[in-house]
Amino acid sequence: MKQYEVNFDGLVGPTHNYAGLSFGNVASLSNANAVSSPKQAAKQGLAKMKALSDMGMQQGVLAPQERPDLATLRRLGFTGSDGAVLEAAAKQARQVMLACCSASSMWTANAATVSPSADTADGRVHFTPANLTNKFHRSLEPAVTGRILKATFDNDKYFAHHKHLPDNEHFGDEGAANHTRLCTDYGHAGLELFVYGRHAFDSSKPAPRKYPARQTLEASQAIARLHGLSDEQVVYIQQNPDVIDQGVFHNDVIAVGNQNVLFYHEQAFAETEAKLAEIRNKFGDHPLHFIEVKTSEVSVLDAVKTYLFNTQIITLPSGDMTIIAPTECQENKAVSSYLDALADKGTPIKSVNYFDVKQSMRNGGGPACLRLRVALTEQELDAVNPNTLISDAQFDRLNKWIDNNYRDELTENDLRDPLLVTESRTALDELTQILKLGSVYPFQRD
Ligand SMILES: N=C(N)NCCC[C@H](NC(=O)CCC(=O)O)C(=O)O
Repeated sequence: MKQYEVNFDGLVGPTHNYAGLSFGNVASLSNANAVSSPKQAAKQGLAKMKALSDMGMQQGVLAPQERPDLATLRRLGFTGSDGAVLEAAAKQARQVMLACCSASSMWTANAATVSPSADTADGRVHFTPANLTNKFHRSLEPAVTGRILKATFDNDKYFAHHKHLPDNEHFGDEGAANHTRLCTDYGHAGLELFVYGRHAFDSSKPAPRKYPARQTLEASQAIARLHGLSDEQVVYIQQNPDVIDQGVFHNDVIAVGNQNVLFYHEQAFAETEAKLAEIRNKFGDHPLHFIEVKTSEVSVLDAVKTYLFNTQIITLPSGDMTIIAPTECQENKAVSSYLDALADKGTPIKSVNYFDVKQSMRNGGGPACLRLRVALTEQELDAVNPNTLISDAQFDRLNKWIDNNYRDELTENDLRDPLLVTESRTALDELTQILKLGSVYPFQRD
């Protein structure tokens, strides 16, 4: 039977903006209040989806969330018409208002953790939306994310959907950004690596001092239990607290895996040698490639600036692997020299493809942040909502939809404009029809 790893990329929403909301994420803070281009952002993301589909990959799309989040603003005590709520929030509580406007659902690596059917006790694909508790603006995402995932993977026989973990920092969960899976073939049982930043219930253990560790060990363990993973198929690895303090707010900013390749920076993990030995041991007697990048080759600072590790490593239909990298990697001397040499190092990675996703990069989201990986068998792929898969026709529809509905520019002032609310509701309502998702948004259900 055929098996695939399908990338489900987040479509950038019509109110994409830069608000400096993510303490610990250097790009987010340094671009606070820059003018954004929602249209360009959505087109950059869609172009990447189309390019992967043209490479012969199965490619999916996940709908964005509605922002401003008026339901949350009302829950926080702002009343009156939509315009009055936005006006009052902008005047009285600017930071709260900005948090309720974040378009951060575009980074679907943080949408959920996914375990393929080959790994789980009941033989279904398991999904747990991430609670994203560390950042208020992101903690607004999981309920609607859960609905979008259910509408995309809508078949109980093949797909199991869990509720997000309790909304508390003890169970802070950032989804697939802190999870990667090694395997021989996508359809064979794999080894799931959960990378956490701190122990929530044991303060004697190391933790970062400057920036927050968003993912806890206890959250990762809960996900493994929910998904029915056996201990032999799981490795828990602590992220090096020092790199979190240098701006590595998710593990996917410093490491990425695909099939039998783990590509990581020398400083990525705590107890690296012991953990690599555990991986080798649990992976079994199959070829396994650890590609370690030394600090002398690329510094942590350059890795954070260029997102060398927030690249997608994908296996092409030919069986060769290629790296999908942001153009920022090409523009940095150390990183581009490293990538130029990588294809000749005798690993499964044979080429590099660069993509311009600058609108996303300015908020600290690279190519890998923009996608949620879902390994599926052919039968499972047939059970996915077909309208969420990128075909030439669906690409054209989405491209036109962006042209018709997105603004070229957005500033902070625009976010309080009630016209923008009407515009984006019209757009999202149309999108749910294009993707046949049903009523996933609060404004469609109240
Ligand atoms: N590494 C992965 N997988 N995802 C990147 C997420 C970036 C996101 N940025 C933001 O939420 C910034 C929003 C703003 O500042 O406007 C975050 O920090 O959670």
